[in-house]
Amino acid sequence: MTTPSRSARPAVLAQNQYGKAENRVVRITRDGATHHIKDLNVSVALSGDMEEVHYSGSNANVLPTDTTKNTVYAFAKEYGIESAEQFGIHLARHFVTSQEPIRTARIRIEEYSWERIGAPEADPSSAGAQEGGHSFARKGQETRVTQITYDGSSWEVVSGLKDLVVLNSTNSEFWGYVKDKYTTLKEAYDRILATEVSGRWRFNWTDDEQPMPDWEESYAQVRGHMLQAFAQTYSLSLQQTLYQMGARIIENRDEIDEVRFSLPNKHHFLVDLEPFGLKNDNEVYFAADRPYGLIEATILRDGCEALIPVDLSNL
Ligand SMILES: O=c1[nH]c(=O)c2[nH]c(=O)[nH]c2[nH]1
Repeated sequence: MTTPSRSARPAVLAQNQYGKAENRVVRITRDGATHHIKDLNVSVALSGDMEEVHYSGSNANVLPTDTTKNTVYAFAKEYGIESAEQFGIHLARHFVTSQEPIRTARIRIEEYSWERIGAPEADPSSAGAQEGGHSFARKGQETRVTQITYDGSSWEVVSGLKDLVVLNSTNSEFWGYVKDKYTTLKEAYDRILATEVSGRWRFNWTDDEQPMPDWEESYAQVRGHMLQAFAQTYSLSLQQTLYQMGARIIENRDEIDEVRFSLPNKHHFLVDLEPFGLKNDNEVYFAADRPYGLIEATILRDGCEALIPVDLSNL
């Protein structure tokens, strides 16, 4: 069977592009104990002489989308990420100048901003103000929540937050766990620990006779203690970090008797750059969105009753 000439086609190929979308790359740059983070979502779209792959299936002009993904990670290591613009320009120029059939490269980048969680200070509510270290909170994400229940005589106030993403770029290990015939996870002695905090805390203010807490001050303080516990805990598991975050609140805030956390373990996998002759010295990570570990627990003031629902989405 002969391929029909182009003019004989009743259906002709119009605009087309291809590439790998949403490459989640996290680049850590270590300046002694002070780490810097760049967190991007990079989408590559290439176009050019791509008629044949569509008409006949010949891949002769096709740089695999998998290669475009690898290029994103390799460039993150080799050239670093100074800015999203600089990184995108570098990638686009590379694809167009190194591959004859590729005429246009469109690189779209979303950048997620992070701010530092401060070192220990007298006032934990100002966590974030102080520079330094390896602990970060993602900007502009958090939602504050509260639930008030009143039956005419007693009050229950449960407050909290959700969507607060935090990350430690060191001081996290995970090893010594159970291994069965399905276990493939490698023990980690220096990993990224990241989670999106969903937390609720229950106040022991229950009747109008008691002095009412200062809700604004309480929120700021609880948030500060929680973030500082996250930043300061040398973590052997997310479970241990969770307990520390809850315990710090119970120990420091007399108005709170119960804290519950739901913490997804937002996995960051080191990218294997060996095939490109590059050493990945804990610098370039693939930020996976699913599946994720989900670590949940309640921390109670000793002797108190657990009243916050197990499933925080019901609150
Ligand atoms: O902090 C962790 N806790 C786990 O229970 C767990 N399980 C796993 O695969 N990775 C991790 N990390």
